[in-house]
Amino acid sequence: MLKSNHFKIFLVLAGVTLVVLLVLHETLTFQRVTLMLRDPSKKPSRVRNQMKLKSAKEEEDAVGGGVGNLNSNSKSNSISSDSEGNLVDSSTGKTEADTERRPRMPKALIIGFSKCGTAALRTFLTIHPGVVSPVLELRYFTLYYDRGQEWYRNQMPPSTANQVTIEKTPAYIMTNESLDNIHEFNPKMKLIVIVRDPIVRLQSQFAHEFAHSDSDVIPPFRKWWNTKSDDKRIYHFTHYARYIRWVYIRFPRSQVLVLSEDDLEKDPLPVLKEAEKFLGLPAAYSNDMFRFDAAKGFYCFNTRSNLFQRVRQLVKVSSETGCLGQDKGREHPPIEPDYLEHLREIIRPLNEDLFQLIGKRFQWDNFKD
Ligand SMILES: Nc1ncnc2c1ncn2[C@@H]1O[C@H](COP(=O)(O)OS(=O)(=O)O)[C@@H](OP(=O)(O)O)[C@H]1O
Repeated sequence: MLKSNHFKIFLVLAGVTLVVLLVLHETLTFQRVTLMLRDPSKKPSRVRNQMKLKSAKEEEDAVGGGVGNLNSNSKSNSISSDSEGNLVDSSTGKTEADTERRPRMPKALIIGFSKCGTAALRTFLTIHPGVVSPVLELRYFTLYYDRGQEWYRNQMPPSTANQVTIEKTPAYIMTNESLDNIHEFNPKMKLIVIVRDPIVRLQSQFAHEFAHSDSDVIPPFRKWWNTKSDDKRIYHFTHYARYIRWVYIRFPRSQVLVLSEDDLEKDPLPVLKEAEKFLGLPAAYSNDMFRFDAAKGFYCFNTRSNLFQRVRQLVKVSSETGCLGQDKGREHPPIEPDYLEHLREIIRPLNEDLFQLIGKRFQWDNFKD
């Protein structure tokens, strides 16, 4: 009798506890939902991630997105994930990774040569909507390789997967070590090399070295090369083939484009079109992007071109004239005729070596046949 009373009391207590627990659970759930509605940051992570993706997309739409934007009209239910977890818009087939604007590794490098128009080439290339490029020479493969790939990536301007990031550091071509580093980093890297009439390069180098010197301490051009150096230094600046050979040892020729500054200077468009094709970009360069500036003596951006507005922040040019700065296009020193002839004689075979190696000839003013 006593035992059955205890059992009844136990059953009643168990029932009451169950009811209390059920009521508590419902109340807590209701409070959480109310909180969520008031403060989105309290949402469970899955919901929060979807919101983050939405705001990233809104941000991309706001900045114009560039090539490969997710269709802004796409319904949320047309978005699913691919095998790597990237969002895929099934109506366009584009992934979140395609459209996300973030720093990406370069697919192409301008590796040389210094004083051969590398800045003009990089700058003009950047007006293509499919190209982004850091303003600074990063010297990653020569000086900062030990900083690691994440450091390098973080120096790049944001881009979508369809855009090509191009970095230029003219010193890359000058050492075997940096070419090895590039190859280790990406054996498929596209490499652009720009050369120049070698005698004009010597003049440009001279103007560069004395750019900030008082005129009374600047030596005559001929004396400078003869006293400061022997012919070895002249070879260093004029024997392009020696360095390009090192590139060909490591990379297939299809990945290497050799251009001439003299062509770029006379008319940038054909040179840019050649680079555009080499980089696998859709055709976008056109004559109306550039204009010859008589005061500067060089081609500059046409600041009225719509695409110039996009690159204003990505290039070092005057926003009024669209021209490169004063450190580009310096006055060159005169060369005495007999010294010019001496230089021609020692450099001509070096040019032949270059033309044989690359399989094309450039027409240079100092070496007209
Ligand atoms: N459009 C345009 N505007 C200005 N400058 C132009 C242009 N096209 C080619 N160049 C020539 O580029 C030469 C500088 O070459 P780099 O940019 O390779 O020099 S550097 O190595 O980065 O210092 C620079 O050499 P200097 O004339 O000796 O200054 C220019 O002659």
